[in-house]
Amino acid sequence: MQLPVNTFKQALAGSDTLFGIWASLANAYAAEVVATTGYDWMLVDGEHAPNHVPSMLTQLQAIAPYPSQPVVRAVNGDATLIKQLLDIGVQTLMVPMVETAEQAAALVQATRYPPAGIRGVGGGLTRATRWDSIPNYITTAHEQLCLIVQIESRLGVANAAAIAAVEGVDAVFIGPVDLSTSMGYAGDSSQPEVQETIQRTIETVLAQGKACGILAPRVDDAKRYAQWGCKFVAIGIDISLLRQAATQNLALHKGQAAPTTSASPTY
Ligand SMILES: O=C(O)C(=O)C[C@H](O)[C@@H](O)CO
Repeated sequence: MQLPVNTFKQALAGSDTLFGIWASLANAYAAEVVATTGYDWMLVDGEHAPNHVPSMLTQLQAIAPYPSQPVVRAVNGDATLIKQLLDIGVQTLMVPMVETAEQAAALVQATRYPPAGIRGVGGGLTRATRWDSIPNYITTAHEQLCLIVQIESRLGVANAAAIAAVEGVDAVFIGPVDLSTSMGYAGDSSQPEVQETIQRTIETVLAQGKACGILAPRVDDAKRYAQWGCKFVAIGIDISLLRQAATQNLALHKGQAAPTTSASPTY
């Protein structure tokens, strides 16, 4: 068979905003339900959701029949973890907390086979090669890989141009919750200083010819970030949506107003 085409990577070059959803329930059945709803991409979260490599594998398998494209977030940039994630067939990888160009370059290295990088060869053992049924996997795999680095700290913002310029980095994803926390605002990304920083960082990334993404469950935020140039926007989090719907349903049946705290979650 042929190497699967990474349609998320392709779409980053298009003109449409790509709407995504955080898949945080860490469960293949839940991921498949979300995959049927039509989001352009789904973030299988290995950073904050209780996931490990086998659970992320089953979610990739559950999402595979649907057009929604999986983006897998690693807990960190460890090269051995990245090797395992690529071996289970991850083609779009997001790594949190990238703060320097050196870190970004090391991540690129971890995704490339020698001589371009340090990725070890799993060959016929791996889903990535469809158990050795994909010809020339070693020499072509990188063409369908999409590496997204997260910028979500003051230091990362200061180095945004250098990080985005690294060859092999396909896109930058701004983490507004961590960024605002790093700036002293405890998760409140609506603060003017944070907003100004987000806008400047988007412009910096775009100036390097790279795509930019962000998390924005609030409609107004999502629209503004798209206007500022964000190409892929996560507009919901499955856990928050589930909790919100359950809360509203209970309030409806009890004849109470739904609590406003979860009606428009920031994260
Ligand atoms: O900093 C952010 O924003 C993110 O990276 C997203 C969060 O990690 C996500 O878990 C939402 O709570």
